[in-house]
Amino acid sequence: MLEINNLTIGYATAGGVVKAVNEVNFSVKPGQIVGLVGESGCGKSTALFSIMGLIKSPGKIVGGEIIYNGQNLANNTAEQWRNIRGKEIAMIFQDPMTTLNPAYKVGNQIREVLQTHRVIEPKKKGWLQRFNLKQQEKERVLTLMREVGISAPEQRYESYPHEFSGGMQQRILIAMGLACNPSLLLADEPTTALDVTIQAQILDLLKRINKEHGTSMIIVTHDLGMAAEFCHEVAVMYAGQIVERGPTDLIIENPKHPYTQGLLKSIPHITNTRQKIEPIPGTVIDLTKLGNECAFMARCPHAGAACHKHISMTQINEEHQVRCALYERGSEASGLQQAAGHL
Ligand SMILES: Nc1ncnc2c1ncn2[C@@H]1O[C@H](COP(=O)(O)OP(=O)(O)OP(=O)(O)O)[C@@H](O)[C@H]1O
Ligand code: NI
Repeated sequence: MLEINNLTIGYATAGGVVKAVNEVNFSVKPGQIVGLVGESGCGKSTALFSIMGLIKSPGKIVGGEIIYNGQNLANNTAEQWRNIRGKEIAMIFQDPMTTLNPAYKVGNQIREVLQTHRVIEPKKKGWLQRFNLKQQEKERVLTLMREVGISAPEQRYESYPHEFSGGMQQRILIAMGLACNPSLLLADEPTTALDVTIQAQILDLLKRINKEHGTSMIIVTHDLGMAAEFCHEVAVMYAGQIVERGPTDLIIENPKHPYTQGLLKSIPHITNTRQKIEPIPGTVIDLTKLGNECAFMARCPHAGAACHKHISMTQINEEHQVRCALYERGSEASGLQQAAGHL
């Protein structure tokens, strides 16, 4: 349903154009949950926002395609975006309070999404029809509120955002996201601002929506452990590039890229509780200094001569791909691979 081909997004800065997203390829099949995972500044949000047409200046799509149901969204006009955004593709943001308007009742905020996209069409234009329309919309909002687990929705309809807890506010956002029955739901760190038990409840809710409605999802997170539990497929991003992607169980059980291996070692609870937590040394490379070579080199325990050139994606098997010199065939890296032994 969604295919991202060679997508490149640049930000014009004083130091030149920064490629926040650099020749990214991935796809989402109907009903699939895909995770975009990586440390802060890797370009996850930029990649996600482009699928909603929300890249703002100084950012710009400089290459590639976003194919949604056969149509390239990268060339969309503002009007074409308005028809898709919220209706076909919806998004849940990290911090509910930046999305919700504190001055409006939450019921009306959800109803507004229905009105924007005329989900319920008025048949004739009289006061009675308008009254009926309002009633129908309210019914739909109450159904949505029930669906996302808000009890006593008739009363909560009249409440203001600050009267809700963080977890409940996130549920309201999910209800707004679902209002038009989108086929693709995007979520940027949807649980980062919540405490652990609430996090699990929100993820359960999203999982249930995925199962019951077949809604495809892309979830952005820095937490590989969360992605492992939640996503069917994972794409690991580093410095604007996807460095590894594949079905979640393959990525978790047999990670190939030293960066993915590093991320896994920093979350021992999903593999082995007795293992020591080892954070990846160093920080993400300054994107203005990014050259042609492997961006992870400076932090990589296996870095060698073969890493000083452009590295392309290597197919480990049909579903599993990695961008690392250790696995490139026909290069001097095969010696490196032997040296790395255990990989
Ligand atoms: N408005 C901007 N102007 C210039 N550069 C930007 C801007 N927004 C993002 N960038 C650049 O794009 C890079 C990727 O940013 P992005 O927000 O997509 O990363 P992220 O992986 O979502 O990180 P985080 O986990 O912190 O949200 C940043 O490191 C920064 O260099
Ligand atoms: Ni982000």
